Amino acid sequence: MINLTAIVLAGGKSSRMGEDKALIPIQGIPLLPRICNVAKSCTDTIYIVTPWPERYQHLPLPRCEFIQENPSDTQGPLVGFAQGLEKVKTEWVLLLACDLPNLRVEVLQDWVKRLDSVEEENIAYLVKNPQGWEPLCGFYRSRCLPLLLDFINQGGRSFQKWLKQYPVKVLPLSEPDILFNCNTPEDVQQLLVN
Ligand SMILES: Nc1nc2c(ncn2[C@@H]2O[C@H](COP(=O)(O)OP(=O)(O)OP(=O)(O)O)[C@@H](O)[C@H]2O)c(=O)[nH]1
Ligand SMILES: [Mg+2]
Repeated sequence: MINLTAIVLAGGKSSRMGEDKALIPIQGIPLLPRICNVAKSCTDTIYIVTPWPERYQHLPLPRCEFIQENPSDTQGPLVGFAQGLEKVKTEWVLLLACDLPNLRVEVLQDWVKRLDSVEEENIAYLVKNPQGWEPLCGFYRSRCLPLLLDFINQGGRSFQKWLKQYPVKVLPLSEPDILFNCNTPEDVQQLLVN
């Protein structure tokens, strides 16, 4: 296996969903174990960053280790990522949101094969869309941690603003559907219909 660790973020407020997204079943499997199962195909080490690990204790999450954030002081995905990154010992990190029901093993494995071609100067390898980078389904070099901590310590909380400062390589995406983001009850409904 390539030198890669996965970090899965499961600490959002799910305010649009109205209930914890990580626990919503899609075809019988809740979103959190679904995404961890896909990540498992390319790494032996998966960190789940969350303020409430007890909520997920009953789920089948092999090879996953919880990293607990302070429940009374969550500060969004960028800070959650930094907390996970502090534990990482591999050269590359795959960062994943928990709400990506369409990400497939074959796609992920194809991306991982391409990591060797990412020039050294790039701190990340991410899909780009017209609005900016897709920060929560892509790869980062673990050496970006000090850059990330500097940005956070200066009050930064935006992935887009942080990434603007550094070279990032574009990860090609053949089917945009892969990154479908399940944020609302309507999104869940749409998955059931299709
Ligand atoms: N660990 C951690 N994960 C977070 C935090 N904020 C968001 N996330 C995760 O980041 C991913 C993308 O977040 P969103 O889709 O915006 O989810 P959300 O914030 O739960 O949802 P809304 O409240 O509806 O915006 C999801 O996997 C969230 O669980 C945080 O403070 N800590
Ligand atoms: Mg989302």
